[in-house]
Amino acid sequence: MTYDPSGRGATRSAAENQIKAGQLSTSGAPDDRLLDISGLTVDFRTRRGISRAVNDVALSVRRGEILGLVGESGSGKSITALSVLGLVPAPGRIVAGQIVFDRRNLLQLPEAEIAKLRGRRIGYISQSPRAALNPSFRIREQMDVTLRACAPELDAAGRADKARSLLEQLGFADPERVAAAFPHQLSGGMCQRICIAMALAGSPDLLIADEPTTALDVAVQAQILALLHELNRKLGLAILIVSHDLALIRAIAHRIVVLYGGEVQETGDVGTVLAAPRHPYTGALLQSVPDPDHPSARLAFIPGFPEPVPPDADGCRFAPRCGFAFAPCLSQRPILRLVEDGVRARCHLLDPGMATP
Ligand SMILES: Nc1ncnc2c1ncn2[C@@H]1O[C@H](COP(=O)(O)OP(=O)(O)OP(=O)(O)O)[C@@H](O)[C@H]1O
Repeated sequence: MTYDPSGRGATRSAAENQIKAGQLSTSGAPDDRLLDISGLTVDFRTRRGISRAVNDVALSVRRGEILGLVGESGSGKSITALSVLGLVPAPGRIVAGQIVFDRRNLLQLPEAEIAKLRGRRIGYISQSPRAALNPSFRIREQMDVTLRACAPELDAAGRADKARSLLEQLGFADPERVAAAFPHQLSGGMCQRICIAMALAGSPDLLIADEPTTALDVAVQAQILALLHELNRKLGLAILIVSHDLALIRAIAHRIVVLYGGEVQETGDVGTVLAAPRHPYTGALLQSVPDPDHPSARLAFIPGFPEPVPPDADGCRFAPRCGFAFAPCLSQRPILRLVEDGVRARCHLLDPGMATP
């Protein structure tokens, strides 16, 4: 595919149309936003100075939708997700922005309040289910600890019932056997399903899934994705899914946010964005994954590597690696402009007032 900033040249692929079928309509009404991040900026103080991991990020997750956050390694996906959970690792620090969850700015809440929201209203699963589980305790004991925190109203018998029903909900035919097992007696996919069960223990409104299938083999990856999709459909669970894998995001998400250099480069309905990417970075990412409609087509790669970004960097973050860059790209930061119905992209090529080469 060639890059077409007009967005008119490409048609939606058959696969993307299939993906669209049966998905929720994302009306975009402002009050259906469950999570609304704006101006989020996160710095890391390192020996080589301050590096900006996340710069002025704005995104929202609507009730009942799956939002895919995609980008190469180091683009700021995990730090954005961890910011929502109040878990940015030291020496990282949120230096600006708002994270509004269900109308409350999390950045103004005391730590104890955020800890209460974590697990109860916002569930989290990571890319390493084995590391998330304690190898020394049976699943039953670990689920009990989670339920004590997330559902303090339940007594011991109630917690055991709830654990059993969560395991059944996650597709375990024999929940008693699984509950009695240690993590090492279970497969990676089973461990991830248990982590999802634990993340659902407090009946959260939002699930944050950070690379949930990276550590799993391909068949199990599909199983976990199908499970997340079903939880979204049946429970109306909103999901913020983080992945470097555009094919995965295309398969599951309703809307997409493409991050590069800690900044949102393009965002919109997943089918619209991927059918006709407006930002050269989205186009390049798309060319580096297999096209389900043309599986034998040659894959491209993006030359170079993302560089650490100082806080006062000018210009477009992607310019040093962009085949379409021209002079202003190196000196002026493009704005995230509305380019068509619900699609925004941050690129000087889309600025009608900018003299292109
Ligand atoms: N502990 C740390 N110390 C210093 N800088 C960090 C640290 N953690 C993250 N960063 C910075 O934040 C940037 C974004 O990291 P982040 O983990 O969010 O990337 P990512 O897109 O999730 O990539 P990956 O998929 O590899 O985790 C990194 O490029 C790095 O510059």
